[in-house]
Amino acid sequence: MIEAWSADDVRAAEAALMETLPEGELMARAATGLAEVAAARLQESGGSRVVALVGPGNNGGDALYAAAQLAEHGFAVAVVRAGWPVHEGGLAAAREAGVIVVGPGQDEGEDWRALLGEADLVVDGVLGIGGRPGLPEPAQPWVDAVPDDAYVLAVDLPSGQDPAGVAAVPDAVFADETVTFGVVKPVHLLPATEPAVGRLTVVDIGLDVDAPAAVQRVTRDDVARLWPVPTAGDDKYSRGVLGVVAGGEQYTGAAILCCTAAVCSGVGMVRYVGPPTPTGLVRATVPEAVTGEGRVQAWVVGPGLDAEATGESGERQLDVAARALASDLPVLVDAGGLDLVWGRRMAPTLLTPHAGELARLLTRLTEREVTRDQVQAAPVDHAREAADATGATVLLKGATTLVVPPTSSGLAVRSQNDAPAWLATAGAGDVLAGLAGTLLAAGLDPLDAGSLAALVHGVAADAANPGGPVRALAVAHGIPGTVAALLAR
Ligand SMILES: NC(=O)C1=CN([C@@H]2O[C@H](COP(=O)(O)OP(=O)(O)OC[C@H]3O[C@@H](n4cnc5c(N)ncnc54)[C@H](O)[C@@H]3O)[C@@H](O)[C@H]2O)[C@@H](O)CC1
Ligand SMILES: [K+]
Repeated sequence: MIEAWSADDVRAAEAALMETLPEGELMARAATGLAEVAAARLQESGGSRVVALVGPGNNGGDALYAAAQLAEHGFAVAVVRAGWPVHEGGLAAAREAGVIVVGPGQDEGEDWRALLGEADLVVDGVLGIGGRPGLPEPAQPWVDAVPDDAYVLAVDLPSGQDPAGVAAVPDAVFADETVTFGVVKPVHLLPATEPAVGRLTVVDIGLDVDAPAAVQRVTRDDVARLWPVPTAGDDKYSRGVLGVVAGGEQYTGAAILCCTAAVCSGVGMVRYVGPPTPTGLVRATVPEAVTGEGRVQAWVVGPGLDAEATGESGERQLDVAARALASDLPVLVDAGGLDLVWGRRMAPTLLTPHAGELARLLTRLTEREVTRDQVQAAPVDHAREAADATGATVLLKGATTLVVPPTSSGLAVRSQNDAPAWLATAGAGDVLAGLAGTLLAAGLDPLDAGSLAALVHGVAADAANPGGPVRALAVAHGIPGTVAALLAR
């Protein structure tokens, strides 16, 4: 599991660690780690010219000390600063090492724009975890002038991005690599900001954070610990029976994809409930599935479901969906099923909307117009609002998938970015529902079920056709081999 801690918790841990260390030791460790990464990248690319953009806080201090070390190693190093005071010790060390310092009242005559235009590597030390979202005004032209072929190495986080990872800032720094210190922070993992981070390198500075993580990411190495592996004493009932209320006379494919994914994920048994056409198709294509109601351990309600279906069979299906939602069993609610969610469920519940569906759900639940764009600009906040309004865990699908439990649970947000962009294809959500539903039926809680399913779904998509297009059915068929490979790690 990769874990990230909030800026406040990191600061508290840093303060405690600093008490035990000589003055300046922690920053020296950070700067040394940063300079080592910068030197390695320059050696890899054959570059020699470095420009460090230096802000007013300790993030700028890290950049200044690293600039000094790089100059001592023989690289040509310049520092660009604005009128703000900069870290004094760092500035003195940089000057001592022969770094050119450009900015108001500094070596006049040197042109920051010309230096930056020639840079092989740019160290972004404008703002770190003390930054508010958005770049300070003098730094915006610097960032805009960074040449496309320069390697941008961000100190701790790409400056101007939200350290909490909540808000997206499109004109802040987008780095090729970010060197962070001690521990990962939410900015590095959450969807609004992760695209700006680039490659993430963590430098050990001896920091231990004794607080619950704010964000977690399940990795391939966690699968063996979390996946419900059957034992000799298990039978199909003890492994978990999943009821699937999906598909309609219109959307028949969703029923097939969801049931296929469930049987490919190792469910004990699937009981499918739907109108005659999808029922016939499920019988024909998923012979393992049983059709009709019966005892189940969890439900999937909604893939391809028409929440306004009329006619006897449609109404009967909606009646089963309503009873599933009213039951005390775990339920995964997807797509059309989201239109049936009104109040809070007390039993474990996983809602799996994409941004548009979440906007619609929030508009209905809060009687306030919420748009898809608003959800995409602040995904964690909106998923959290839906989780708090319903008591459910909300899995928000996207390039990075968020799994957000209600605030009252005290649990960390999960953020998974395991899927290739090819997975943005019709039917992929139906497969995810069958996969996550299987995990709920096996007894996993919604947070583990959602994040583990997102991971396996992404890995299966990539394995099905590495680097190329993939259809949803191929993802479902790839699940058995993917799970086996992950369990064998
Ligand atoms: N605290 C520690 O012990 C350590 C901190 N380190 C570094 O210190 C950084 C945090 O340093 P600071 O707390 O000084 O914070 P920052 O260096 O992130 O900058 C904070 C300063 O910028 C100003 N500011 C913030 N957002 C702004 C905005 N949008 N526009 C204009 N001005 C803005 C603030 O008022 C403050 O003066 C970390 O990210 C890391 O790089 C490392 O040296 C490791 C040790
Ligand atoms: K930075």
